[in-house]
Amino acid sequence: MTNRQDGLAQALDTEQRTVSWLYGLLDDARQRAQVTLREVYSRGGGSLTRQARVEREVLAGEQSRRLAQLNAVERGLCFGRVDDGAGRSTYIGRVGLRDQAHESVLIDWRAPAARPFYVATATDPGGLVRRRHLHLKGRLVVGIDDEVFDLEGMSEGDRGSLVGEAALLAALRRGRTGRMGDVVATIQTEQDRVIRASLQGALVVQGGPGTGKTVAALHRAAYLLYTHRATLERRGVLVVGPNAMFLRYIGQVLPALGETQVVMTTVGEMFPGVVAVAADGPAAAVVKGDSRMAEVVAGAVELRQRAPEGELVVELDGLRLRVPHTTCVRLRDRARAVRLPHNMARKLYVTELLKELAKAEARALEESLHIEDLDVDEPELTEPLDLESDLDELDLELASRRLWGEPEVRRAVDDLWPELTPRTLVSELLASPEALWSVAPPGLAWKELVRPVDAEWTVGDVPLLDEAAELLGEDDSARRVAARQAGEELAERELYAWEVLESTGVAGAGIFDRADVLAERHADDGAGLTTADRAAADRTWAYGHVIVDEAQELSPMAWRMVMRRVPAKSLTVVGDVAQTGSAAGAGSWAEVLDPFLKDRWREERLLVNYRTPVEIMRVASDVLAAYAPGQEPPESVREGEAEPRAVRMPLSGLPGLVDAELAEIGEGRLGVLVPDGRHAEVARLLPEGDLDAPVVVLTVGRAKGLEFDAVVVVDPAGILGQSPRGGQDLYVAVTRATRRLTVVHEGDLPPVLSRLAEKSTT
Ligand SMILES: Nc1ncnc2c1ncn2[C@@H]1O[C@H](COP(=O)(O)OP(=O)(O)OP(=O)(O)O)[C@@H](O)[C@H]1O
Repeated sequence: MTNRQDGLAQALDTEQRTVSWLYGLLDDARQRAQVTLREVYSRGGGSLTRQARVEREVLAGEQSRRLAQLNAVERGLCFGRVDDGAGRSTYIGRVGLRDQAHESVLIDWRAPAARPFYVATATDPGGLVRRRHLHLKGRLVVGIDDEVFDLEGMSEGDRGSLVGEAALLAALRRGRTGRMGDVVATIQTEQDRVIRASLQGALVVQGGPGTGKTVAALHRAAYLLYTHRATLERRGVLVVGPNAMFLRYIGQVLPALGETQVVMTTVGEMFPGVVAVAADGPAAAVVKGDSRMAEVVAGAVELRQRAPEGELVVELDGLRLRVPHTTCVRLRDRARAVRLPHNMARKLYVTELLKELAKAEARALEESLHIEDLDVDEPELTEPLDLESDLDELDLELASRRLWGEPEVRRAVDDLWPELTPRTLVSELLASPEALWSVAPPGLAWKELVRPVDAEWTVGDVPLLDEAAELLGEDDSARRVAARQAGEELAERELYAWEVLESTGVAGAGIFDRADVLAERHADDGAGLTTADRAAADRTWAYGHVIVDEAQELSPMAWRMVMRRVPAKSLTVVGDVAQTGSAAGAGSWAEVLDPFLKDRWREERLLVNYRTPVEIMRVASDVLAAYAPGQEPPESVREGEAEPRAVRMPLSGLPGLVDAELAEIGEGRLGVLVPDGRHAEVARLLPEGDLDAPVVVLTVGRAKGLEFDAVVVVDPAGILGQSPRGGQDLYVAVTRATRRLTVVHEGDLPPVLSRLAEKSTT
């Protein structure tokens, strides 16, 4: 055996002993949590006092969370070790563990003590002499790799045990599974800066394709929940992604990090009750996403607060109730002036109008009873009647109530100031050229918006629905009364909760050290519902932090909606303005964020591409230079196994080509990326597949944020021509591959891909 092999064998042996011991501690911790949980649940149910029940719930909640977390960290429990100059070693893992003497023996990757593992560099080692990555298969240590910062600072024995190849490259070389995995073991320094940035304020993470923006943002969510548990458990964290497929692609990262309490959604699902997936054409998308649409929606609401052309006339039981035009206008203006949402202001309007109708009724009655019409001789009946001025407040109220029961009156009121839902308002607005014409500000191409009243909801409609909901409001007076009562109960529960925290000694131990958090969890109405459940169902929920991925795709109107969800403006905005595909998306971050945040946002840039090999990135850079000349492509860390190529052939040849590519990548995944208009045609030629299948056919929009071992881009000219941002779409398409890229074309290859022409096969 050579010295080097000797050193490796010894190092593996040493690390195996440590790792086995750590797994032993993990098993012990699990067992303790299980025993406690069983014990807690076996305590008598109905016979317990209220305090004992709350206490039981506290402990059960703590233990089941702990158990879920301990179960989530089985794979790759410990992945790193750092040695300092004083001979101390610290092990880093997915979770923190203590030994029997309560000494911390495994540091949670999110804890401040783990930071040196991620930030040490050769030029700035921060006191470390070595960083070691451990590769585990199950519970076995199968590999080690070392980065030495100070060879002189290491002992003779340690020097002999230096081993390994770069951990990052090993991680990157693994075949894709169709799902994103976590990267706790190999987070890079520039990503670590993003992950551990302060919770306050808005952070923009700008970076080219494959720079780890998504993965860093998800690790940031886990880090923030660990570091600010009390605030974020209570208010929740929201992740907004571009589409459902993307959410499925990233869906396993946070659970693998032990976090399950994050709400994930798309713009199309942010209005409860609507799931919009359809997209508008580019022209309609631009208009719908324009921030001036806020004025259009506001105008549409005002249009529904009418005064009649002349006087208001309601026929009731043979009487004509007349309210003068000027009175109608005055009532409408007064109701508008209170600046309440439409449906709430309606109450005021209805009250006032009913009083006017009651007076009108008195006048009509008086006219109908006019003495001249009566054939009587009684002198007191010849006195002129003045029913209207005889009405006092009580009479008016009683008369109003009676009139409100009359269908004719209700119809008249509904015509002038109807109760509206966001869906009715928006669908009727978009179906009415007259309404659009009258409320659109000059220069807005409103004609692009016109469509049938029963058209399917598009993603671009959702911010309009949200805007409408803000302006219409719900009549929530009943809910507010209930909330006031609930508030009183909550105060009572908080008192209990404090007593419980004190008596159980849990106070100060983390998540349950806030009586209000605890009390809220045990509110009778929300029992069993987590913050995430409640937040996801509530349009007006204010999140503690919001992460927006592929954020360049959001329109100004979509940003208005997102900003409403996070009043504290604690945001992570992740994206690449060079990849904007939506016609209504962002050209620059300042353009979309300044209106909400002025200059109160900061930007971190990620510059290294961990996905796309150098050879493919050269092709992508040509596309970028042509269509987004101001943008720098990121630098690739990997080399590809094959030169990217172009193949001229009819589409009927695709199945053969796909089979050949699949044979090249073995266990990996292949993505066939097509122009929007050719999806059905290509999908028919190939086996149907979802993310986990070996082959999936996707439009470029759907492939955003995803990656595959091999990518076949079909009809690049079609992709370029499909929208004003077709160039960006092609850039996205060619940067999805981790290993192999083939471009299939029937006609001429677009000049921007001329680099491939030399290798073109016909
Ligand atoms: N530190 C890392 N260690 C291991 N793998 C990494 C690391 N950083 C990124 N990767 C991998 O690189 C790939 C690209 O990452 P990610 O999808 O987060 O990039 P992105 O910047 O969001 O790309 P895009 O803009 O194309 O959506 C993923 O497979 C991710 O797991």
